[in-house]
Amino acid sequence: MEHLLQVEHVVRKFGGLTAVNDVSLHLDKHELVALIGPNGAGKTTLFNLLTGMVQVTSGKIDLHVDQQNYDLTRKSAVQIADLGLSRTFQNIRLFKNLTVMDNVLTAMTNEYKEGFLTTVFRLPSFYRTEKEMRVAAEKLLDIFDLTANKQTLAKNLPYGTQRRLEIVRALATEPQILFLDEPAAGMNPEETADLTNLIKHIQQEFQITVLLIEHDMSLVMNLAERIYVLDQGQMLATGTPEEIRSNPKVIEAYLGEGED
Ligand SMILES: Nc1ncnc2c1ncn2[C@@H]1O[C@H](COP(=O)(O)OP(=O)(O)OP(=O)(O)O)[C@@H](O)[C@H]1O
Repeated sequence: MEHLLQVEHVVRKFGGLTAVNDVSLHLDKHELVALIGPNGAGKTTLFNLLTGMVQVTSGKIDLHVDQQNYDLTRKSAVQIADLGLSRTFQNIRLFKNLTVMDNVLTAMTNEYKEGFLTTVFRLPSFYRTEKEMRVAAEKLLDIFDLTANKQTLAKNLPYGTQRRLEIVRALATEPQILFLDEPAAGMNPEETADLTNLIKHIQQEFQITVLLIEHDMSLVMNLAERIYVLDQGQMLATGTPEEIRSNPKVIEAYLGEGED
């Protein structure tokens, strides 16, 4: 079976530094997969490669949808976003002086698209009017418990809430694959637990594929179906949370002694 996303022997060099070194991985439809590794392992660079923000030095990235194959290494970030790959960033990128609602509306497209918002919420198959876009935005804000904040300027939201809004913006593009770069960074344990449930919920409700980078091991172990471990640009291990937890190479390189 062809994978939804297939990454083969990808290399990215920055001058003399090989940030991503011969990395292969795949994502299947509706999977929830984590990418972990120590600081500087190459995780964000890999996300940048997958979303077209950085070009590969060598290797291949293919997307298979609707019996079609798309070579992503030849596509721009905008083309890749149009193919349904959406992401959040380690450093929050919101329109700080726009309201929560306007942040979501600006992420939506009013082009013809039968995405999950239209199917799950039984909305029209494309948004002909701003009113229809607002209805879809309101449903998303409701799921993320942001309804009370919809007229709040993004800059006035608490940090954890800004992170949730970032995910709503990424979802508003109705992606097939959602890349989350450290979604729980800076959150307290309670916010992290809520976020864990939320990510699981949206992945199931919208039937999307999620790849997330995360340092919070409770979130990773509770959420991921499979885990990839990067170390110094190379793929160190891959497996289920149980397999990764007990992998001696991973324990040595990353988890460290004392990790339960
Ligand atoms: N644009 C760039 N130019 C030069 N070096 C870069 C660039 N982007 C990343 N690097 C280097 O590539 C390596 C991998 O960095 P990357 O940010 O991908 O790691 P990471 O696993 O995401 O780390 P962290 O967990 O700290 O975010 C680092 O040594 C980094 O300094």
